Amino acid sequence: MTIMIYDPTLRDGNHAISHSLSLQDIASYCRKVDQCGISVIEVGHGNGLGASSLQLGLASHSDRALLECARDNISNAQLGVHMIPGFAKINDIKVAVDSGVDVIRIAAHCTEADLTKSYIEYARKHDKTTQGVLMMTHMADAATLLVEAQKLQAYGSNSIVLMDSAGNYVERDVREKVGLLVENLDIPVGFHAHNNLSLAVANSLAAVEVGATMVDGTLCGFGAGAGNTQLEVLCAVLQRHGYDTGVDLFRLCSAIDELQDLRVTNAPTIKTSNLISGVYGVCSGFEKHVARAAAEFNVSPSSIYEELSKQHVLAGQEDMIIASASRLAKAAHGNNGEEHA
Ligand SMILES: C[C@H](O)CC(=O)C(=O)O
Repeated sequence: MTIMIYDPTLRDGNHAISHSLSLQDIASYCRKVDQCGISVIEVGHGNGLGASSLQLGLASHSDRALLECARDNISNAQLGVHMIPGFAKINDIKVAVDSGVDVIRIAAHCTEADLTKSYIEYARKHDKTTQGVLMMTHMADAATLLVEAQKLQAYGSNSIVLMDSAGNYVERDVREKVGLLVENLDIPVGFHAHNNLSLAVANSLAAVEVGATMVDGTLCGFGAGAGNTQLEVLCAVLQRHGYDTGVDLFRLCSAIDELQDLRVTNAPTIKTSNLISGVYGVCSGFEKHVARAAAEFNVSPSSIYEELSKQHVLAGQEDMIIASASRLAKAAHGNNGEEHA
């Protein structure tokens, strides 16, 4: 069975370096990794199209510049892009279409698939492979995810991706949730993991074992928070289990060796703050924002994660981080932390 490998290193990894990927990084990465049999290389701001902002972090380059640079340096893999309605508008998808993307991921919080309809329809109308994505899927049970995924299917998605955005899943979650979707949808199902509990590769394998035919992996695991499923390890493990990924593992390893000067080969470690964030189920993309707020308000990152978890904060609600840190500082120090910062 062939498993499609989707590589969001140049998008999810952008979270890890505050969206500072340079055009040179993108060109070097694409030229090398394009030779290795990866199906899709995804590029952009960590939060996708239209997300570069003071609140989420300014990207070093516009969406158009990032995508055109990748397009010029990819000839085998498809070029992918992530978008979240609200951050991105139809006009942002138009930029992606004009820049020559092949695959458009339209992502919503796991109970808000309704928001994606017009965007999925637009992407399909422009003949783009369109993947409906549910984020933060640890926050909904399997039956709810199926209902939301059925909406994405009805709107015209070519496939569905479940994201474990917080790195909160253990294997039984994957088997239950991915398995239910595979059994009940008519389109392929994919899985995107984060490594907070050191389970990203195991969870991705579990997804494939229950029928997922697309898995995400990032080079050296480079991605938000504790990072993602480590691409090269994933390919090796799938190969050992007899799955065909189309990836030339040895070529991919040589590419990594040759890309040592790029920040994307700095494999993330699981810091205690990542572990706590995973256990609390907070979005991985929040890591840098939480670390900054903790320092500014003189409170611990774990207390912020606890607070965000209590408030069921969703991906994209980065504004809640400062508010939570300020509230905690007030409770702990009797002020908003300013005198202690
Ligand atoms: C916006 C998030 O970074 C998307 C993602 O990769 C995830 O939810 O995980």
